[in-house]
Amino acid sequence: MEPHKKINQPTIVFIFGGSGDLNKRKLTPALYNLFADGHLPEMFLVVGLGRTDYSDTSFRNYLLKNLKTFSRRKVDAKLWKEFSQKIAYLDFDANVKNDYNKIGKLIEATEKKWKAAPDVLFYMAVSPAIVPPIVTSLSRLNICKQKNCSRIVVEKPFGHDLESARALNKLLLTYFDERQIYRIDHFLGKETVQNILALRFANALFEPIWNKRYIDYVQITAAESIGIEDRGDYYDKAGALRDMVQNHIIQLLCMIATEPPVSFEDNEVRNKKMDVLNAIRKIKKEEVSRYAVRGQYAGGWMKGKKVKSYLEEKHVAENSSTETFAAIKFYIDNWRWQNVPFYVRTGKYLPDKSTLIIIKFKEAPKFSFPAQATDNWKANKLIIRIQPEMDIRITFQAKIPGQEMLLAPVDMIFDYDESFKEAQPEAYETLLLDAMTGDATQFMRGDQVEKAWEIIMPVLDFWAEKKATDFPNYLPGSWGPDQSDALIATDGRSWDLVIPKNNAHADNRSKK
Ligand SMILES: NC(=O)C1=CN([C@@H]2O[C@H](COP(=O)(O)OP(=O)(O)OC[C@H]3O[C@@H](n4cnc5c(N)ncnc54)[C@H](OP(=O)(O)O)[C@@H]3O)[C@@H](O)[C@H]2O)C=CC1
Ligand SMILES: O=C1O[C@H](COP(=O)(O)O)[C@@H](O)[C@H](O)[C@H]1O
Repeated sequence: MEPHKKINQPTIVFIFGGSGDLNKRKLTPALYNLFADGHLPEMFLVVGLGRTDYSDTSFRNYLLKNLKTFSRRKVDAKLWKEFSQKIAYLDFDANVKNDYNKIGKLIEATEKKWKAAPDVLFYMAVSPAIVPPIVTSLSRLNICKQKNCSRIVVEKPFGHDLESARALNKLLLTYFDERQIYRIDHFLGKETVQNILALRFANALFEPIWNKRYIDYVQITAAESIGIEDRGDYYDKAGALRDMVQNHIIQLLCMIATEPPVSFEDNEVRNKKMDVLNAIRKIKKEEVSRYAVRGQYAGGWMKGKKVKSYLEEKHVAENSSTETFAAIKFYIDNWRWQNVPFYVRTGKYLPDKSTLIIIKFKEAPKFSFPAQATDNWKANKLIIRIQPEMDIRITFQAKIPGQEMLLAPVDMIFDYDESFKEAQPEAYETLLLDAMTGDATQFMRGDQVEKAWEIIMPVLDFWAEKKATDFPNYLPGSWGPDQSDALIATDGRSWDLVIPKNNAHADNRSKK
């Protein structure tokens, strides 16, 4: 059967940074799986670009080796042989003007061979610093704004701060129209994230209680059990706030907080998210310590393995003040969310890889049961587990079977694997297909990216000026620095326990 989304138009994808980590781990596996599922057109070419010395053949071999590790489906030799014929490599240095002519020539030759003008997708899988020179030089090829057939995908982080993001937007808009620009945030391609829209807007059940009258708080956790690995060069200039909060976490917050869109037309969805971003309360620089906490990991033990401190990692500056943990309390000043705190946190070397959103409801107005009914009275929670576990659960009180009215918290669970047999595409598959078919709904518009920077700039500025004096301040395998608990404890609350892998209830159940 033909897949629902099938590209028919001949297409060339240029991956700048073809020799890099993102391509080998995410982009090529995504394209291979799209090919295997029949989404790609017969006339399709993917071209990796970089300075590393590869021939087409050695590049294909390098990708195949990695594909075996990173593809969600087992690599099929026959399928790979067919797909690999659609892969090429261009020796390319972004700083060498003549190298851009190779791109023009390749497009011309391919057009001749296919006897059809291809759509062209430029994918910027390179560090933000070399995106501007590439874009400027590409514009000379006369295939950007002048032709509707070209699109550009720009990876995160989009710029380094508000100023550079504005400059990058301005530059991109000089050579491309907004509808040709795809600012990617791979969290928006995750099944569980896209499902938040279905949960909220395909069901009448939740909407009446999805507001300040019934919701006590929202918590978003994006915990990682790995350190920065070999990414010190990038990470030390970024830190957790730029790496995870400015983009992924703020996008998750928008999904939870947005008003219902009238349609799923790209600008309608993005306008609604923009309304949320506009309503996020500005954190003043002098208030940063009340709203934000930073941490950096010390050396120690992680799951029985000795690990280095952040400061001992490769390419990290001496006495670096870069944060590997960040927690922030946001408020959204609108009718729906007035005074409902959104607590968010992210960090490296936390106990588990776990991204989840907890919506805690207010307690029932009156506890009518006898006092001995439970010592574990808990308000309802809606828990959306994004990854690696993928489920949605509602916790509520139930009567323990027996002659007495005794209560215990239980879960009602929707588990993806139990409910659906369909294979789950990786986020990059979904987003690459969207970009190739011209659907920008799950990509960020220029104003959204700038607004997200505006929201975190006071925190970034304050942290840059006021060097951390207590770093390192958390141990690998812990939930970050003590100040993170204090941030939420001042409101009389605590971080909810993350549900362990065996799906058992994280709270202590009490049965009298
Ligand atoms: N890796 C990941 O999982 C993720 C990455 N990203 C983003 O993707 C982007 C790329 O990241 P990643 O792949 O990890 O980075 P890498 O450092 O692994 O790759 C960088 C790439 O840029 C190329 N490059 C660098 N300088 C030049 C130049 N002067 N001319 C031509 N090519 C050049 C390198 O090729 P060569 O050395 O051969 O020239 C290499 O292919 C970043 O913006 C990152 O934030 C986003 C989400 C996840
Ligand atoms: O963008 C990034 O995301 C990853 C986490 O993504 P996930 O899909 O594996 O949860 C993070 O490790 C990385 O530092 C960051 O750049």
